Amino acid sequence: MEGIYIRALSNVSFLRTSDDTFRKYFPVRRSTIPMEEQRRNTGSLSLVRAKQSKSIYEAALLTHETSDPEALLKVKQWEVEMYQEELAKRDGIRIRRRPPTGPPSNYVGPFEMCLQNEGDTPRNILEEIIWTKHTEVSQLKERRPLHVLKKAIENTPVRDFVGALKNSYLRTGLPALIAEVKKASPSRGVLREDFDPIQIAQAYEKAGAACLSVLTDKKYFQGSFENLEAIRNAGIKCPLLCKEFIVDVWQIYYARTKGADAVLLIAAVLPDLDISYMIKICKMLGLATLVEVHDEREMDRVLQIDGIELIGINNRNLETFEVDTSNTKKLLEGERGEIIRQKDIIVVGESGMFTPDDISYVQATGVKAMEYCDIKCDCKGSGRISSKWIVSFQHQ
Ligand SMILES: O=C(O)c1ccccc1NCC(=O)[C@H](O)[C@H](O)COP(=O)(O)O
Repeated sequence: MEGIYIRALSNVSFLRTSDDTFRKYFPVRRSTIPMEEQRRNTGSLSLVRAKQSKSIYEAALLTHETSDPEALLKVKQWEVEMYQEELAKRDGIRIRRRPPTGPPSNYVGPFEMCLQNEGDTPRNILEEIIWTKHTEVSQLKERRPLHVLKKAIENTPVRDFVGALKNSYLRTGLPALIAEVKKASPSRGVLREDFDPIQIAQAYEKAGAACLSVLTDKKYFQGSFENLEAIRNAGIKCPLLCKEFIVDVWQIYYARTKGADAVLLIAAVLPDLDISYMIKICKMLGLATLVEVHDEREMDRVLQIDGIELIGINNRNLETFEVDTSNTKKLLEGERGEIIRQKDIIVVGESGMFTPDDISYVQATGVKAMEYCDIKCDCKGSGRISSKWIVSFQHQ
């Protein structure tokens, strides 16, 4: 057999099936070390796995017979992904970036019996979305490399997302509205069949929205980057948040090429190191970041990261889809609220705010902006949004 081989090292014998890239460049020969011996050396299967992560790459570099820079870059990427998993564990992140998989199907090795299919079902909807996103992004990246995106955004302007929220809050004394352009969601199904993103965006702007949030995920929210781009090119003045599930810096550049002024970073998905790094990239590109948290643990992690300007508190439990606005209150009480005030961070309320009472409730907890999607957004006639409280919001 031709190609590059990973030789049988004591702790190298298995590759994740999902990692097609790695296998493409490094076809694997089976380990000659019996399973029992590996168990004895390492003490447990998870340890076996952890040790393998690093050493497969090291072995690859030690034993490869190529000078192909592309192959080496792919190995490097693979290594970064493995470290991401370790970092995520350290930060207490339960969402896995991709399914844990067993050995390749054509590989007859000692590991297949015990590691294959271990936990290959997503634990919740967010994990499922992230797994899908991981595959989508790997394919998109191949078609539009980063250097092409960088070229496309040279000298293109961005709008001040944070400034727009602050101004609106100061002007109205009410939480600034980030109005969602969203056709569907896993929790609410299809919100509007005759969905016209530009008309909806215009209606929101007329009704007094400070910023817009445009869903770009296709599979779960029926959104698209085309919608984002179309809204940007339709003369809308409100700054735009690209509402996407970001797992890779490439997506940030892509969002910027499509007209985003801000992006969402989800703490339940991204380790602290990724969040810090992505915030820096965003600053460099002129983009704002909305960092979303669900619970105290995520809030505490995010509060020790430098450069955070906006924190979104999501009141939706992604396991049950239930919303509970008291989550916002809980996360803003005591010392956490104090740190947020000291750092002048704007808190954005997300999910579960449907009535004026909901707004008053979250505002009293310290929220200065909120995300809202009006399912009955009536933009055919008056260009006003049907929910009475939003219309009254416009006239405050
Ligand atoms: O809303 C969902 O069903 C959902 C499921 C999985 C991941 C994220 C999800 N929502 C993303 C959002 O941020 C919501 O669009 C946003 O919180 C507004 O929610 P709502 O006003 O309750 O529609």
